[in-house]
Amino acid sequence: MIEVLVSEKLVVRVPCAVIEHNGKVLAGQRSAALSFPLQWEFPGGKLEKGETDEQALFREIMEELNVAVQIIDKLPETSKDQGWREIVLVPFICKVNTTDFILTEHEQILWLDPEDLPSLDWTEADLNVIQNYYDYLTAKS
Ligand SMILES: Nc1nc2c([nH]c(=O)n2[C@H]2C[C@H](O)[C@@H](COP(=O)(O)OP(=O)(O)OP(=O)(O)O)O2)c(=O)[nH]1
Repeated sequence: MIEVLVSEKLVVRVPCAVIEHNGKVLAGQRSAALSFPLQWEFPGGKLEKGETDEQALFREIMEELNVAVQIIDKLPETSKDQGWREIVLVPFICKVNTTDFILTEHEQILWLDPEDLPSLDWTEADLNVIQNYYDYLTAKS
């Protein structure tokens, strides 16, 4: 019998927004009804067919928060192997013109000082995003 290794994995690209406003950063709590229930994330979502990262980000934030984001910068992509699939988070530093959000998916949002981000229960993939955000802030200062 010859053993054959078949390697196939779904790669899911997820643009997300690190939204800064007045020195604070926005964290969103995932709905109890979704995967990673009640964990914290940066708003965003999976790329749809034919979209660029930026188009998907804009669409997702409009759907989830009902605001238009403006991209300021990009953080390194971060992958998380979930066994049957790999999540690739594509984080963008963003700003918004208004904070009058209409939440359509999140349980709640919080504005945090950057140093307080680790106090929340983030999805595992986001821990690298937060570290990369700190590196970004350090490089900027
Ligand atoms: N938007 C966003 N998604 C994240 C983050 N961290 C993280 O693991 N994810 C995961 C959760 C989801 O599995 C996927 C984003 O897909 P989605 O926002 O369309 O959510 P979903 O619950 O419908 O996705 P799924 O897990 O059911 O496939 O990426 C993050 O910071 N922001």
